[in-house]
Amino acid sequence: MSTTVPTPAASPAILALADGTIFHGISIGSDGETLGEVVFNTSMTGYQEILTDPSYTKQIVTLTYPHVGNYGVNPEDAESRAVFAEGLIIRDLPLLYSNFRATMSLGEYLKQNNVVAIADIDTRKLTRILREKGAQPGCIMTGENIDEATAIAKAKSFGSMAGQDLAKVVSCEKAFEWTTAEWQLGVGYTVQSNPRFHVVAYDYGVKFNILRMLAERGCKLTVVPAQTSAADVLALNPDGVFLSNGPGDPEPCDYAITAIQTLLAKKVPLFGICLGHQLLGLAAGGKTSKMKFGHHGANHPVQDLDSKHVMITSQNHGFQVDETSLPGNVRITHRSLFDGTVQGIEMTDAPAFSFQGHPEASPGPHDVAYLFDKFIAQMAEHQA
Ligand SMILES: NC(=O)CC[C@H](N)C(=O)O
Repeated sequence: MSTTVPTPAASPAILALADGTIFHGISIGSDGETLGEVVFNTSMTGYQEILTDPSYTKQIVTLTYPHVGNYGVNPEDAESRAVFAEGLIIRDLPLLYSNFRATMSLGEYLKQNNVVAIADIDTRKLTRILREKGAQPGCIMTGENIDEATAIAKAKSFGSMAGQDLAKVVSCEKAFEWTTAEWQLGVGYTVQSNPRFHVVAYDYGVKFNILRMLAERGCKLTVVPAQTSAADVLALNPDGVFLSNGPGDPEPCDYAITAIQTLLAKKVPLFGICLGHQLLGLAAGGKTSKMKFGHHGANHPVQDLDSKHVMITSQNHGFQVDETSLPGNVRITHRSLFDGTVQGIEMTDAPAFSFQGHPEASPGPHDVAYLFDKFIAQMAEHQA
């Protein structure tokens, strides 16, 4: 399908950073203003998965790839129930979109989901500022009410992501079952009807593709709210527990850290991704810290320190597990080849491991999918 997108007269928009920088562009989403920490993502595709990744709560994303929207959006590629990114900043929104799965343009999707977004700005300059000074708060303002001084003042008022417990804010309200497996060309999403394992997945802001990849590998999932106690999880008699990705700072999530400590002591097989990885590190007695501008993209090289394989990975994090803080029963299994930071850990005295990047991709390469198989193997061993 190829569709010409109607082009109403572009309304002006600005992006103001807390350091006082102003960018002038056009509004491509809904009218109004938005506020958040501005981060850059280097993925060349996957804007819909990025917008719907709950880990972007309170963050405005700028994509370094210049043409965004070429293949439109579709109802199948959402990674959660809603758009969570606080705003979108791009160089160029194409006039046409073309893809056999597309049902609407990116611009229409942004408007439908009340996302304030700006295009026609120099995203390369913006990214250089974020690289040099670090991720910083920004404010997008559109339409009649644009006022540069107010936008800068609002950006400055945002504060920091450090100290913000957002996992419990975005988590589901009630537990639910999940059986949807992976997508197949010509078929769509498949269903896991013959599960071998029961996994309880903590929803700190989980991306659907994690649940789909676990279902594909023989799991029936019970997704539970972030603040569910370890006792309630154990009462469900799981073969393994999954710790999801999610927004904000891991350190204030004391409810999660306490629950994970109990699950570690009970030797329940545990697998954590991103925020889940950071929470496992904290539960083990380590520390986490905020990075300068984090890792956000689908092209980050990471090494598996056991096999020595180098994988191209999907990433989206602004905090990290501090290597020197880790106690002796935590082994480092993966490392970023961009900056040497910890990308994976494993407990030596419990069946628990975690990865900082995104083995589920969506968007990005599937080089790290073998970690889902490792979790399955751990649960099979535990069952035996
Ligand atoms: N994708 C995630 O789970 C991100 C984890 C955490 N919010 C961070 O920014 O580091």
